[in-house]
Amino acid sequence: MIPPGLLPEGLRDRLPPQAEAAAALVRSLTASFASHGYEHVQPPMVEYEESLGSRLGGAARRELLRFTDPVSQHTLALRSDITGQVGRIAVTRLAAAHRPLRLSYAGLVLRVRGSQLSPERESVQVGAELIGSDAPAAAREIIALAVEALRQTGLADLSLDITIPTLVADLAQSGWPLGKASLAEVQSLLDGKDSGGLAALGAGAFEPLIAAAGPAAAALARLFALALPAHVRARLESIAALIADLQGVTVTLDPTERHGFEYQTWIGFSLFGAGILGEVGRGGAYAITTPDDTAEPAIGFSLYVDGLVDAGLGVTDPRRILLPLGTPPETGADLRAKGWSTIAAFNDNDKPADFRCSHILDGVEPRLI
Ligand SMILES: N[C@@H](Cc1c[nH]c[nH+]1)C(=O)O
Repeated sequence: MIPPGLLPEGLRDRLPPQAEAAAALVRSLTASFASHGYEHVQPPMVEYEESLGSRLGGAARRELLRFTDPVSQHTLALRSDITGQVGRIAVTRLAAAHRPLRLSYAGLVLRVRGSQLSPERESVQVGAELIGSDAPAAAREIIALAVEALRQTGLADLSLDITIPTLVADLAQSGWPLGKASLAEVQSLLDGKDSGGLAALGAGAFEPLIAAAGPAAAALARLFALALPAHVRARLESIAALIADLQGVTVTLDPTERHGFEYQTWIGFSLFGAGILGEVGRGGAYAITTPDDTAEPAIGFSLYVDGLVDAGLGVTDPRRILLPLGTPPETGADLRAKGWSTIAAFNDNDKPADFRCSHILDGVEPRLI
């Protein structure tokens, strides 16, 4: 017998005040997005596995919880990420909408396994996607929006880690010698920062990329010193310009980091902040496959609300007031209009503390307890 309060591993109930903080954070973040013209969409929790899976990168796809729909007998999956769903909406129902299209979303996602850093399997994602362009101006808008929205929640010490997921492939394509190694081998040697391994296989040309990681200005300077094809140089220049715009954010660059950026293209980024162990958000440029098999460029990000809640953000100080038995309804309405949360007593001996009230209505005036 499963004890009544027990939940499966990695799942939890949020209670007050954390559940309220989570709701307040979702409101604050979506309001920031709306103020920049991002309109809300609400995809369903569950979709056909085939269609959902095809729009997700490696890790998110492996993390899908799949099951057979007893009604249609189709394999369905619970979403592990919302970005792919927004992409699907953009190229189907909103295919005719003017570009760039600015969409936002908020909702629960579920993955089969938690990670070491965060054992939770269910989490709340809130995000914004700019569809129809992944040009430097789009990247600038999206990153500035993520930073502004996070700042509005009160998150301090923001830092941004930028990566260029397609860099190694682009360089190989432009003629940087892979030696005896395959592209995948070079990428995994770079993941392991294995200079010796690269040299041994004749792919030493890629070795300077290992040292070009760290604080962004120095890392970019190292990259600019290399023989880069013009389009890669242009991207690096747009990253440099974008960083120059960001005030008060610590920016680092790891040009070859790909882990977790399986579907992002020329730029990917993670966001971090004070008091949060893992990343607080992640985003980047990507391509959405359209029904006629062409690709539409997009760029966006998702923020992970649970980390913000765990860092103590979003907690408002609700002014809770106990209304003694017999308080006229208009008095309650008046107080609520002034921002109070009113709690109606059901008994004469109800005490403010029993309901976490800081005040009690004394005649017509709130009285501090
Ligand atoms: N949804 C992605 C991040 C992303 C949003 N848009 C583009 N990339 C994630 O959580 O990893």
